[in-house]
Amino acid sequence: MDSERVRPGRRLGVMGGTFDPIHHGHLVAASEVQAYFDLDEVIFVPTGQPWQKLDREVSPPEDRYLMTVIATASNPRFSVSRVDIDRPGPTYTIDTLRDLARLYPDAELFFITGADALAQILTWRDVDEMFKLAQFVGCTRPGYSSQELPLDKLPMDRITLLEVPALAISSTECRQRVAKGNPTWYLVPDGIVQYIAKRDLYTNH
Ligand SMILES: Nc1ncnc2c1ncn2[C@@H]1O[C@H](COP(=O)(O)OP(=O)(O)OP(=O)(O)O)[C@@H](O)[C@H]1O
Ligand SMILES: O=C(O)c1ccc[n+]([C@@H]2O[C@H](COP(=O)([O-])O)[C@@H](O)[C@H]2O)c1
Repeated sequence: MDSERVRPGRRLGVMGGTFDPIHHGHLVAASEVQAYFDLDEVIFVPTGQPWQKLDREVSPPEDRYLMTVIATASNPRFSVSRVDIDRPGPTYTIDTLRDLARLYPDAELFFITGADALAQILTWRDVDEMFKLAQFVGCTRPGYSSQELPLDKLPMDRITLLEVPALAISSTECRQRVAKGNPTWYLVPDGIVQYIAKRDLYTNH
């Protein structure tokens, strides 16, 4: 489970996200990128404090971390890192990549995003340095056209756009469904439905 056991010199995917909750859209995107780039492992990295989501209530990091562990446990090529939740202050991908580059000095890093996140990437901290530390993969996502990407401003030699099976699922919709008493079965893994109920998450959204 612990990504810190991964040997160096490997091709590592990095799937960053708030994962509040993790859903099948995240898992399918990570699995597709793993296969396409023949990655040894995809490390899921739940955010500590997602600074661009401060306008909403975000579940405690430990809940989001545990849900990520539960959802990825059955895939031997998936693991979860605590680097972002253990770092105090707002979460910046530049810090995530620096930490992982320190932990795995010989690894080649592939940071995985959806098309919506990629469209905003120029607002992230230290983007020039970030693109030096990892290649980026922008996965297609229903509702977000790659034509909205600022292609002329992005370093496309460091970015691959990848078409993945279209799953119109968002964490927002999952939270809203729980709040309204609607099911989330099959949008999220079974263990996540159970974790949400056990911890009484999202009932007041
Ligand atoms: N259905 C999906 N298909 C492809 N990529 C996705 C999908 N859902 C999320 N992603 C990507 O996964 C990463 C983490 O997403 P995040 O945890 O913010 O989930 P979200 O569903 O976008 O959450 P929210 O609805 O709360 O904003 C982002 O790069 C996002 O673009
Ligand atoms: O580095 C930044 O400034 C930055 C700004 C917004 C999002 N990110 C990262 O993008 C990933 C997806 O974030 P989110 O908020 O869409 O769940 C996650 O790893 C975040 O840390 C990073």
